[in-house]
Formats: sequence, C-alpha cells, structure tokens
Amino acid sequence: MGRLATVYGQAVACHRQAVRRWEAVRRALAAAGPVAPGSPELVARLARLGAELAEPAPDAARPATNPVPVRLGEATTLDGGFPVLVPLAGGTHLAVDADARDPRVGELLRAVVVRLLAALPAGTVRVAGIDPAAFGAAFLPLRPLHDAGVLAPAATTAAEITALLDEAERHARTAQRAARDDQELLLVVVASAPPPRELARLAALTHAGPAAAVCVLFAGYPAAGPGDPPPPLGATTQLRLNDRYVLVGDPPGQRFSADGSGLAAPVLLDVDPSHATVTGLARQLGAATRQATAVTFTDLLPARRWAESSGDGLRTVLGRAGRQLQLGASDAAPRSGAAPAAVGREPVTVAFDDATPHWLVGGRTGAGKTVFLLDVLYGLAARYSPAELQLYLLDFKEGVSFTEFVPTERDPSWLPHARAVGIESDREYGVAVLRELRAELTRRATLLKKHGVTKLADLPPNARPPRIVTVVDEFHVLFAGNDALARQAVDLLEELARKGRSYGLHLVLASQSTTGIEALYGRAETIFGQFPLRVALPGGGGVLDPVNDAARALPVGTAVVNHAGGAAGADTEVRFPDAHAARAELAALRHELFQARPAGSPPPVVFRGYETPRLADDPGWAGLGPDADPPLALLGRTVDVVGSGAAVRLDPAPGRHLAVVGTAAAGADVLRSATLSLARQHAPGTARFLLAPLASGTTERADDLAMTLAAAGHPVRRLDAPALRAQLAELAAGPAPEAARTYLVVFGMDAASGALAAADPETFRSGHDDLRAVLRQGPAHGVHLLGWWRGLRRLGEDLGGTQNRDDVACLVALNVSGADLGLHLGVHDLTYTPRDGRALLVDRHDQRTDLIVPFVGDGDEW
Ligand SMILES: Nc1ncnc2c1ncn2[C@@H]1O[C@H](COP(=O)(O)OP(=O)(O)OP(=O)(O)O)[C@@H](O)[C@H]1O
Repeated sequence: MGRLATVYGQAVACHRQAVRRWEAVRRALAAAGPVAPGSPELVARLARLGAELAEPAPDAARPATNPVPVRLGEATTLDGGFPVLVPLAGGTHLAVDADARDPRVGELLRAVVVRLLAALPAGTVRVAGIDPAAFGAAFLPLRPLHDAGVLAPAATTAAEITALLDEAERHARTAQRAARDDQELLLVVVASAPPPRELARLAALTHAGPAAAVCVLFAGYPAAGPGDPPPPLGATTQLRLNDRYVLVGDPPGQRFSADGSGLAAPVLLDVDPSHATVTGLARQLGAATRQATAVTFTDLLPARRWAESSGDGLRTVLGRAGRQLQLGASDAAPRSGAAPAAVGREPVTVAFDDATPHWLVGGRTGAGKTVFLLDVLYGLAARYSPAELQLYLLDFKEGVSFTEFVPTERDPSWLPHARAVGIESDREYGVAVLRELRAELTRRATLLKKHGVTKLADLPPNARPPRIVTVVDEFHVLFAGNDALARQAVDLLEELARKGRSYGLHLVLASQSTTGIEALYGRAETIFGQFPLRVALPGGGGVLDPVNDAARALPVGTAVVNHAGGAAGADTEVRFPDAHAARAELAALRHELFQARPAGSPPPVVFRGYETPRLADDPGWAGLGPDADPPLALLGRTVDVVGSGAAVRLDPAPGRHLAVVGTAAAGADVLRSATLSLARQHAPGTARFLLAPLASGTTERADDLAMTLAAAGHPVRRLDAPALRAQLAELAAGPAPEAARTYLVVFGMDAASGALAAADPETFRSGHDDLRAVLRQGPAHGVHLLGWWRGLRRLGEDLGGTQNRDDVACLVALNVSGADLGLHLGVHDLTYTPRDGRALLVDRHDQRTDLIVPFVGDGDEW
C-alpha cells in the first residue's frame, strides 16, 4: 500500500496540469447542460474555453519533443481508485496487446487521442490512423476531427498503410533535421496491427526519439510468443488486457516498479469521450487550425521592397503548401494512394528562371485565375524594382483583370513596372505586343553579342536590362480563327518561347482551355514544351499530363503547381490568398510602389478595347497648328503597343485622297474627324471646304460640321449631287484661283453615281471622267477628296476599275468583308474581321495596313 501511495503522489504531482486542463474541458461541457451540440451557445462557451486552452502551458511549449501526461483510466485498490496517467509524445509511445476490435481498446484509443489534442495547443498535432482489420471502424466516432483537418482518413489497405508510413518517416526525418520549436506532432494511431514489414517500420518509429516528433499508439501489438518475436518497441508504455482490467507496464523514464512489473494495481480503462466532447474539440481545433494556416496577402510580400536582383531569375511566394481546411468538405479527403491531406504552412516559391522560364496556367472561369495572377504580379512587383522587372499585361476577356495597374480618374496611380496594359484586347493588339517583344529580343541579342555573352544573367549588372514578364490572360483568343493573324501569333509566340529564356523575356499564358486551338495544331508541343511550369486551378487539369489527375476536385483558392511540364508526381498543392478580398492592402502596396517610382517614369501605355477615343482628347489633335505641310487627316488610334495616332497625310502626290468604305454610320464620324483636323492646320481663308451630304441622314452632320468650320473662319459651301457634278467639272478643268486648298467632303459618294454617270451633251465628258481627273491631278493643285462610299463595288466603279485603285491611296474600311477588301486592294492574305468600333486603315503609298479605333465626334473639338 505504501508503494502505491508513493506512486499515486508522484503521478498526481507530475500530471496535475494535464488533469486541470482536461477537467476544464469537462466542466465546460457539463456546464453546457442541455445545450444541443453545435448550438451557438455551446460554440461560444467552447470558444472561451478554447482561448483558455490555447494559452501555452509551460510543459507544452514543445509538444512534439516534451512528453505530455495523459490519463488512461482508474487504478483500483481495496481503498478505492486513483487516476492513472502515462507520458505520451516527446518520444514516448503506448502499446496495447489487443486491437480495437475489443471495444475497450477502441474506447481507450479515442480517449487518448481526444485528451492529447485537448491538452496541447491547437494546430500542433496531426493524427493519422491505421486499421487493416476493421476498415477504420475504430475512428468513426472521431469523424468531427477529420472534418477539422486534424485526423486523416484511416489507412486500411496495404497501399494506404505504405503511403502513410512513407509520410510518417518523411515527417520524422524532416523534424529531426529542422529541430523547430513549433514542430508539429504526428500521432500515429494503430487500431490493428499491419503485416510484419509495416509492423517493423512502426516499431522503428518508436525508436526515433523526441526530435522525430512522432507518437505511436499501437493497439494489437503482438505479445511475444513462439516463432519470430515482434520487433521491440522503444520508450513505450505497454498495456496488457485481461478479462476485466488492464495491466499498465512501466512508463519510459518514470517507472512504477523496481522490477519492471509495472503498476501494481489493475486499471479500469476510461470509456469513450462523449460525442459533444469530440464535436466541441473539433470545432475549436478546426477554427484555430484554419486561422493558423490561412494564407493572407501579407504572406506573399517580402520583408523589404525592391531588395532583390533579377540577375539569375525572378522569384515570388505564391502561397502555402497544402489544401485549405473545409469543414465537412468531402473533397478534403486525399486521393487514393496519396499521402494524408496535410494543411501545410510552408511557403511555396515559384520562379522565372532557366528551369521554368515560362508558365502555363489553366482554370475554368471563376476558378480564381485573376486572383492568382494578381498575387503573382504584386509579389514580383514588391520584390523587384522597375529596373529589374517590367510587365506587359494582356487581357483578352471582358473583365477588369489588370485595370488596377493603370491610372484612372479615381486613382491616378499606376504600377511602375507596367509598360503596356491591354484590357479587352483585340487579337491585333496581342500580335502587336508579341511583335514588340520580338523587337526587344533582337535588341537584347545585339547587346549580348556586344558583351560577348550568351545569357542575360552573364551581363554585367550595370548593362543588364530588366527581365520582362508578359502575361496573356485568355490567350487562346489570340489563336482563334486559324487565319493569317493566328499564324503570325503562333510564329511570334514560338520564337519568344524558344529564345526568351536566355534573353530574360518570360511568358505567362493563362486560359480556360488549351484544347481546340486550331492554329496550334502540330506546333502545340513545340510551344508548350517551353513552358515547364504548369499551374492548374480548379477545372484547369488540361495544363497537366492527361494521366495526372492531381487537379481533380480542387477547391477555389488552391492550385496544383507542377515544375515538370505537368508530369504526374511533380505536383505541389498550394493555397493562395484571395487578392479580391485584400483590396485595401493591394491599393496600399500599389501606392507605396508608385511613390517609390524612379523620377520621370512614364505611366503604362493602356489599350482599352472597349473605349472609343475622342478627337478632342487626342494628343495629336492638341498638337495641330496652322501651316502644316503636308496636312494630316486624323482618323483614330492605331491598335499597337504605344497607341499611336492613325492619320494620313494629304500631300501633292496623285491619289492622296481618302475613301471611307462601309455602311456603318461611323463613316460620317471618320469624315468629320479628318475634316476638322485638316481645318485646324490651315489659317482662316487658306482652305475651303465643300461639303456634300448626299447619303440620307447626313445633312444634319454636314450642317453641324459646316457651322464648326465657318466658326473657325473657313469658307464652307454646301453641295447637292448636281452641284457636286458641276464642282468636279470645274476642279477637273484646273485649280481654283481663290483658294490654296480645296477639300471636297462627300457623305455618300455612291449616292452621286446617277448624277456622275451622265455625260455632258457639249463636252461628252461624264462626271466620272471629271472625278477621275480630280483624283489624279487634284492633289498637285491642293485638291483632295474625302469621300464615304457605302460599298466597295461602287468605289471600284467610280474609280473605273481595280487597275485605277491607286487613284485613291488611302482607305478606311469599316464593315466590309476582309475577302472583298482583299479583292479590291489586290492583296491575297489580308486579315480583317469587321466589328463595331474598329476599322482597317490602308495607305497604299506607305504600304501600311493597320487596325484602328476610329474617333467618335461629339462636337467638343473647338
Ligand atoms: N484564394 C482564394 N480564396 C478565396 N476565394 C478566392 C480565391 N481566389 C479566388 N477566389 C474567389 O473566386 C472568385 C473568382 O475569382 P477570379 O475572379 O479570380 O476568377 P477567374 O478565374 O479570373 O474568373 P473569370 O475567368 O470568370 O474572370 C472570386 O469571387 C474570388 O473572390
């Protein structure tokens, strides 16, 4: 009795704290009274209790390496009972000779798991179960812990047990190497013994010592008998079950007995923890773990801004490894054969360097592609100064992906790294950007040659240009159509992908789908072969190898990052923060970087596909002044990287006239912009404007234009069809003596065909003869025609056949088909798809064909 009393005293003194904390849980739950599990009141009480439990206890500072006292049951003596506690974790383990098919053992395992989890700080323990004998039945009552992400689904098959042991051994090795204070404890709960090989691996884990941060609860550990003895266990308290009681062996380091016989009193094991206990604990742990492992935007940012060099590549943190916890979410379960789902905290870093020069990103719409790209772009922009990194950002969809990087009325700041930003871009704009990048490639090749090196990384730092990252969102649009433009895009992309690595030009291609890109047929492998880094967002498994299903059932906010071109087995699951939810932080960072921009750095050139430019806002308009030689007719903005003005010069060469073609009402706007810009380049009285509104609905426009011109001091005359006919005859006869310049502006030239067709009874000349004479000789005398034809056929007829097509050298095509236009111009590979707000500007003398966004006029110009 005396010896028992001593043991009891020691045990109580040693384990008082654990009891106190466990009792706190019990009291709180008892106090909950009839409150239903899961009710808000119970949750609130448990939250308070959680806060209490979360305070680090002195003996639990390093739960992985310090043993924790855990109660098993009650020892019975003639005088009554006392609690029996044994050390667990900190390199100590527990073994029972019966497995969990004996209900008492199952209850014991569950009680010990719950107590260990309750006694240690939330988020420091992960539990993995093994149960080949009963398909994991022993763990079913602990299901809430599984939903909380603390307990992995039990390994029951040989493959799952092997995978779990691989993971446990990896965990042990990593923990031993890292020796971190906040090392997570892996609690391996064996409900029934696995086959001998796996048994030996489990036994080895019990010898790994405290630094391995593994604790094994081993039920069904075979008793020594005839034949091969079971592998010996290290630092393990062994329990032996008899009919009613359990006999507790000496715990490691705290012997109950001098002779190794263990506790001298039989013990009645504790029963199952109640469902309310398990649920309450799971809620606490789930919330705490989610909070501890949540990825925030701040996690992506470096300690110091612009402190990194891009010499050998660009790197940024994308998020943290592992999958975010989802309470009750079935997709938190690991795929078969995979290691237990882990909610990691390790930051995941990605790079643009020799190994992963380009990235391919896939994800269905709404999968978080924009958020992912924003995370990457802000992460890079915070690490590298604009002298180290430049960005070209191209978005082909209707959306707002990159709008926050460009100045707006509400926020005039911009991201100083951004050089060109395309929002709702046209394919032509995309090709223009790729062309600009290819030109940069050539410039860099020359630079490298000059320094006698072959890679950007080998240039001396003071001669090294910034790395350029080009992001193309919804890039498949670029290749839609299988036309000449798509072929150009493929050629450019292939060259950039192949050579970009050495020259510091990096591509990120993001898309909902990489299949069905016709223009890539046959070249997809060569091109995408240059994209070793694959990022699969939910629904984006297409960027991985067809047999790699790592991206199956990914939740939003997670991605699979694969460094091996999508090959199975090279996947890291990563959680990235929701940039949309961190608007204020993003804006603060952008403003900080904007303030730090180098003096004189220009804003990015922005192409907004949806925007209609106004003549009055155009820098070219503001720069116009009288006596320009030759005068320019401003028409709109070219769809190119720098957003240059689209204009034609009206010099004295034959054919310097403008034909606007198509039925779209925008034709009148184009004539108006051209006329007003020309008028601005003449002092009052030095040019006259002859306006002929022949097409229906144009009279008002012409009147309005006439008033504006007259107000600016220019002589203006209105012409109807017969007057036009007469005027052409006059102009064809020779230059007008009273005006240096004559601009004949005809709204609906085709409407004059009847009047022009008739021949003069005296001279036998038709109006068409006069028109053709004016087209050829007019410019030399300062006479230029600005005409709007509503069809190509009429234009051809008025010119007298395609052989005379050079008589009008400048053409703005609106809604005319690309094929008809090609025929009219005699150009066989012309690519033009008519659409609202776009036109094709052709200048035959300059051999220029540009997609333009024509100006719209709103009367505000003067
Ligand atoms: N890491 C994340 N965590 C939580 N929610 C996220 C995360 N990333 C994205 N989301 C949410 O998913 C939704 C879609 O995100 P996002 O706009 O980036 O998708 P997308 O793939 O660009 O869609 P679309 O192609 O249709 O524009 C948003 O409501 C966003 O808040």
